[in-house]
Amino acid sequence: MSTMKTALVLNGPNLNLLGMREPQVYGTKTLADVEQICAQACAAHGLVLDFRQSNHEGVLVDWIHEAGRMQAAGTLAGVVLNAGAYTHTSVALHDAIKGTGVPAVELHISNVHVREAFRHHSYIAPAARAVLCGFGVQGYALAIAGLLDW
Ligand SMILES: O=C1C[C@@](O)(C(=O)O)C[C@@H](O)[C@@H]1O
Repeated sequence: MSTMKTALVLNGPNLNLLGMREPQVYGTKTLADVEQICAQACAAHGLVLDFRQSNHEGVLVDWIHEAGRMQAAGTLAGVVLNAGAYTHTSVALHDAIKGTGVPAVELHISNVHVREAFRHHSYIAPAARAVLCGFGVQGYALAIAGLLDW
């Protein structure tokens, strides 16, 4: 019997505010709603969901290291990472993805390329296997579906 693999969905700073935070940009769905969307996508694709959020960069680094151990154990389908603002600042997250070799999707709810110039650069993208942005919270389901072929 083959073990079901895990989709590790990591959310960074301020994503706990989803629903009330700039709804014209991010919509009115809450992070709990996003977790539901992810749970449905994982159930449909035979994956186990591990869904987390932290406002702390080092915690996100630790979780990517944990993903590396899951990968070594053969239990990781992939990481879906919405690093929030750390996308645009964090060499540490870049290094964590590179250092562990985990397959990761960089995900954004909004289309960061039509927004402020400081959101156009990503430290995550060169370390990620795929990048997805602008599909709203449904992007999480698309990203999870994308893990299947990895
Ligand atoms: O916190 C966020 C959310 C975001 O990652 C998104 O999902 O669209 C885009 C980032 O620029 C921003 O800092």
